[in-house]
Amino acid sequence: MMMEKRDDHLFETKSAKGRSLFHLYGVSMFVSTCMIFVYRVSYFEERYWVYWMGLFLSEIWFTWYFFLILVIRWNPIYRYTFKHKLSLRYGEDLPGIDIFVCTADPVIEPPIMVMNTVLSVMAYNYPTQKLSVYLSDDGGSDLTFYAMLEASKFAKIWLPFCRKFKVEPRSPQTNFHTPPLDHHHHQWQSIKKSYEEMKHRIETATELGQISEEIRRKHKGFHEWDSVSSRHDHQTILQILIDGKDCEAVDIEGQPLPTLVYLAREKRPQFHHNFKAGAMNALIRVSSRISNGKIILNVDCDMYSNNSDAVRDALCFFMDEEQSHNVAYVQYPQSFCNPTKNDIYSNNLSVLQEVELAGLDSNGGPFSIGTGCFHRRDTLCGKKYSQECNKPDWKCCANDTKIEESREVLEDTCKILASCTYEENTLWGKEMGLMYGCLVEDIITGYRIQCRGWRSTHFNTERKAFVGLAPTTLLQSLVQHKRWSEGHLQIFLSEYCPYLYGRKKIPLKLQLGYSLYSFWTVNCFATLYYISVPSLCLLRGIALFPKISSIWIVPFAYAFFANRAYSLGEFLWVGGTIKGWWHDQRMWVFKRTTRTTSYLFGFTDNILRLLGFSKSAFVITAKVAEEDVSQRFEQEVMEFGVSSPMFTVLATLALLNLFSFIGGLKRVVLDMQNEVLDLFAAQIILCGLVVLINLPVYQGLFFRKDLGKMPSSVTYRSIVFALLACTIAAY
Ligand SMILES: O=c1ccn([C@@H]2O[C@H](COP(=O)(O)OP(=O)(O)O[C@H]3O[C@H](CO)[C@@H](O)[C@H](O)[C@H]3O)[C@@H](O)[C@H]2O)c(=O)[nH]1
Ligand SMILES: [Mn+2]
Repeated sequence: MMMEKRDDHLFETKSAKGRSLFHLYGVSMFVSTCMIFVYRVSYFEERYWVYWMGLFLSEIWFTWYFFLILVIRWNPIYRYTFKHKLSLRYGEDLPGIDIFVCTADPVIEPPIMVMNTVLSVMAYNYPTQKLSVYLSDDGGSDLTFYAMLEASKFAKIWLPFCRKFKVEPRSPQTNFHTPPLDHHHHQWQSIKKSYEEMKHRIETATELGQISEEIRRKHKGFHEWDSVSSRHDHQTILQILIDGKDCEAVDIEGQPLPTLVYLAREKRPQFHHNFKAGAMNALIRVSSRISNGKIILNVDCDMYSNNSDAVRDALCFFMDEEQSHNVAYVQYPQSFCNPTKNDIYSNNLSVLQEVELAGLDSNGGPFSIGTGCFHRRDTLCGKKYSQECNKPDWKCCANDTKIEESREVLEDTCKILASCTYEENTLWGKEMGLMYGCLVEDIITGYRIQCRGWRSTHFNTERKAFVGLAPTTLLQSLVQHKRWSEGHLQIFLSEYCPYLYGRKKIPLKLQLGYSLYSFWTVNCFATLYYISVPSLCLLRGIALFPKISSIWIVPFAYAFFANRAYSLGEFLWVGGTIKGWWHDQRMWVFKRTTRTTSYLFGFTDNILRLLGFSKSAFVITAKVAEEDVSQRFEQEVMEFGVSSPMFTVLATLALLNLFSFIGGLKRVVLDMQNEVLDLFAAQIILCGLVVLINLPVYQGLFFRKDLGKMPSSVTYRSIVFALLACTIAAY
């Protein structure tokens, strides 16, 4: 009986293997850190108590942080779906899916890219009458609208082609990159040709920056732009480009097309638009009127669907009779197609996504990280979990509202839902939809859903479900990370702090998991201390670590090297390279040390924000780069180029360590009794490693001639700062 039941499931869960080895490693790390504490207390150097206390506090901090890392990794789980059973059981009786694609700027998010994303999700292997795709354009651009119009036409040949030959991936641009298998070569050629022509039309318009009269005449929708004064000040623009209920909306084979809607919500200077969260909430309301799909999928405009079965896979988690009752959202990892082999800016985040999210899954459910997340509509709108009403009627038709309105009337009624004033005095942004006021709107929204009693699921497939673009310069990478870590800190400092608000609502393990990311920021102080003070003390001749001949060096060495070895192993396990790991270590240092600059500003920012004086801003990540910039990116040459306080900090620290390292070596050479080496070996090694990891910074400062080198203003400033610090330290 039991066996039979299990056979029925639409998905299964497996624990990761080899956990006992990991647990052993965890315990051994704890033993060694305890010994470090014993050493710090019993050999406390009173003369230099300031330096010692600092190090001691940093070490305590690292241990706490390591504990959180252990909690997250204790028992990762992995999910497997049986989607053939889904088809067997439900046939075509599947819920409606509303797919939300967000874009915000036609310049940094080119319309052609947005169009590819939209086409890739329109082409899901799913009953087309039950698919609706909504594009939210915060850029309010007729260029993007034009691209959607073209997409609605191209879909008529693209969808049948995908269906017939089961092509993957279904983003035309990527698909046409690789030559096809023989059997559909001819058709491929002809479709590719029409794609290229369309691409040319869109790109010409984009370059011109405006839509020609000839095109404008083709669709009434362009008239909406007659009254648009700027992207920050316009009425709601809403056009149903394909109405799935219209029986004339069919592809060249006569099959129905998915609904396609273009929306630019109303923007007025006096109303705050709440960035992506605001866009998503407008979409939730508009879509509820048009298609009202029970499942909502969000994708960023740069994340095309790479696996046409992703919807069916996700449904396995929502539609299992026994295990699905409390699943609110299913999160796929975000994969990226542009990082180079050794991922110089460590953008892949594979460890975070494949190890940590899987670990969080067993602790109560992974975060919602925005793009690639399938939500149950009602949980996204604030529904609480309860035992009784936990079995939704999935079989019920998708468009159960069945509004018999003409397209025009429907468009007009929906416009009100996307107006600036609609949300006034409502719970939108507070209890309903995505939450406002947080830089990581997706994380806090998912967290609030979990606090209402729901859980979530992490799911990863061999063939990546979503593939997007990662930042291509150092500064962008750092700025993106800044947004994320500030967002996480914001949650921690807000009334929703996981330790307080989350108590009794989510498991302790999950509270700790959330806090790990909030502490990214606090980490920067300990890291900064650890990579600057021991080096300066080396210059001055103050030993802060045990002698290399002493037994006490063992726990230090073990804690450091075992930890790094583990991180290397994990990195390789998720498919990274050794060089990639080295780059990851560098970015780890860079992210943490540059955080301090933003914290000199950012911390005050956060305080001001808490007091209500300033609003946080969402800095959109660029998706296109200049020719020479992308060339250097391909060659894995680090990009500095612009003058930023972040770079000044990086360069100052790099130089400071270089000077200290040289100073330390000088000491060793001048010393006849070999005592210095014994005393300072640990500090010299630490300092040497920092120098090693900073090699690209020295190159950028002194040896490069290209435009991506460190600007001279940064060079001068950092030399002055580093010399100043070293002089103070030495005398
Ligand atoms: O006012 C805005 C700003 C942004 N976006 C869209 O939000 C998405 C994410 O923006 P991006 O600049 O690409 O940020 P990333 O750091 O790459 O995004 C990650 O981090 C965000 C939270 O910080 C999440 O919302 C995303 O899903 C997640 O992929 C893009 O599609 C934008 O078009 C809007 O719709 N309106
Ligand atoms: Mn992005």
